[in-house]
Amino acid sequence: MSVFTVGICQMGVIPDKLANIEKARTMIGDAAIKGSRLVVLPEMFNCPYQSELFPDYAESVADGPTITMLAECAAQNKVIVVGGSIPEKDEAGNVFNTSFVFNENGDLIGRHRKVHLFDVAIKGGTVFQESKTLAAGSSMTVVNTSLGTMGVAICYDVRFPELARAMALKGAQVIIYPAAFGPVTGPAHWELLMRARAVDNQVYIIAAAPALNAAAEYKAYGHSMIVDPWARVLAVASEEETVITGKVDFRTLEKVRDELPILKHRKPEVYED
Ligand SMILES: O=C(O)CCC(=O)C(=O)O
Repeated sequence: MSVFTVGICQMGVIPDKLANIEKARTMIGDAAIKGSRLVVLPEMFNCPYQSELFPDYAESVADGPTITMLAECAAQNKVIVVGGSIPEKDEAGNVFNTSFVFNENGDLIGRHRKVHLFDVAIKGGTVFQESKTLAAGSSMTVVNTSLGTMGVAICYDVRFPELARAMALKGAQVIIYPAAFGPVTGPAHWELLMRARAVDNQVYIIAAAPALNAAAEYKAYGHSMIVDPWARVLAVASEEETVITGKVDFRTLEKVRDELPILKHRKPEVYED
């Protein structure tokens, strides 16, 4: 499909997993009513963004209420759902920051486990250590869907242009980043990074953030954003809870790639060892 609407659910996350699941269900429905064929949720949408909480909120693919809700919503609304991310537990007890992707029939068609864990200590700013409780994923995620080819990566993964480039070279036309930037790096880098990944790779970027919850320990920056392959911001939220939508049009992608053929002009033999 060359033209379709994408919806981002910029939802507020609270310390109540079942309430977060129900909020996501409602907002996916709202996005569908607005005409979205692809609906994206934020990073850790069922759990406050706090390392020590991830294991408690984690669930497994086999019997998770969040995963069940995502599959049901996709099928009921006939939309593709990129389920932001949630803490996912594997059989060995490892917990990952994982995004699950469902097609319009409610079938699981993709899964991305965050590759680059957010372990940073910014003086006077954000200190976070995901690796205290999370294990890292070890593969790239590019999913073929009825709407096109989509790359999925999570938040801090956006800071690694190699990953986005690799997804684009694998055919991604849209790169989806469920994310949760904070009050320090959000204003400094959020828009810059999203537009940079779009212009580097001539893809659509869908960046889905949680709404700001003033009571939360980690203050989300919000500003969910849809960017086109020319790096134009097609839609952007502020900090509040909202559903934003925008149009993905692959004719724009083809035009940009034809007129400015950077992907064809690459010289990998110069950059690779
Ligand atoms: O890269 C950043 O500045 C924010 C990253 C982040 O919050 C995350 O990976 O969850």
